Amino acid sequence: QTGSANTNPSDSADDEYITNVSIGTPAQVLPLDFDTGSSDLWVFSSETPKSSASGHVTYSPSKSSTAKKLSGASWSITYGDHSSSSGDVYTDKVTVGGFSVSSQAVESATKVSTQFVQDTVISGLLGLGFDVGNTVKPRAQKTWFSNAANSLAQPLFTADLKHQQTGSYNFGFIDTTLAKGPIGYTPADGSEGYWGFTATGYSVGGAKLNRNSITGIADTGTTLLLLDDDVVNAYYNNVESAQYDDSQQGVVFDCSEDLPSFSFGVGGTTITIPGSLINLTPVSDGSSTCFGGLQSSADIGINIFGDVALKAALVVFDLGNERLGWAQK
Ligand SMILES: O=C([C@@H]1CCCNC1)N1CCCCC1
Repeated sequence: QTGSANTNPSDSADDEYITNVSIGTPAQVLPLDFDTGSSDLWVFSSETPKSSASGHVTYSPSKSSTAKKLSGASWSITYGDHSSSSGDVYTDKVTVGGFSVSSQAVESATKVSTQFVQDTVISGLLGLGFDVGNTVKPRAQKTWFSNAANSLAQPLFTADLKHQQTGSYNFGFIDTTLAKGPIGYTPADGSEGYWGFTATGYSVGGAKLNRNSITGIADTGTTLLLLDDDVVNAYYNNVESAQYDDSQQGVVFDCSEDLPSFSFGVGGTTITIPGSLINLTPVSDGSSTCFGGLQSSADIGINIFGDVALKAALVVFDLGNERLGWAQK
């Protein structure tokens, strides 16, 4: 068995990617942010304060004949960007891309932080990280993919995120036609709940890869490519107008600049992010100053290969072999 779901950028900056998920009986369709950097499936619901839920599609367990309250269970999560949410837990049927898990923990939000209140294009997150990262207490719950894995043709999924176009999350199979190059595999470290891996080196503008390894995570829920300052500086030293903008909390440059590419080695292959993907968006509508898709990870303490990097590749999240595959596209 397999599943295949389309995913779409939420806005002109590809800030996040929206994937529709069916929950309950009859189906309640919610737009969720699939997040390989976390392990909770949580939703805006009939239990979310009305003032917070305004503008969001919500899940009503009372309207689902297959919903069951998970007695005594609660959850609470705080993300790296200091956004947060918490609540109680139901189990219900959850279908993604035509594949159904009959009894999935659906975490209902009774509290959401302002970042989520304001982000009305999504109704929650679907975590695709490792189960160890799930926040439900007293007993951690499995992710949708973990519940699905044993029934899928192969215990893996792929992410094919695109700039301003429809992409896909495929479950149980690899559509190699989505890639231009071979898939390079490297071990994945799931001990922290994320998909951790090590790139063997990097280069700017098509130069030869150096041998400075970069350890980080593959995170579909993070917009940017966040790396160490020495890498960020090595890149922007090639961008004449680049400067750190305190108000923007990042490196900005003239939108007219022809940005160099950024490449990294992984699993014996090389992934090259075209400069065009690193020119993310004007800092404000109509501005000629643009915000960089590559920024510093110094404040976070972990390197994150977010959507800016993922858009350059077909990425295989292979749970069965505890490995990550990367192919140029
Ligand atoms: O909270 C996050 C991210 C936030 C954006 C969405 N993905 C999960 N973490 C990943 C990096 C280390 C800290 C935890």
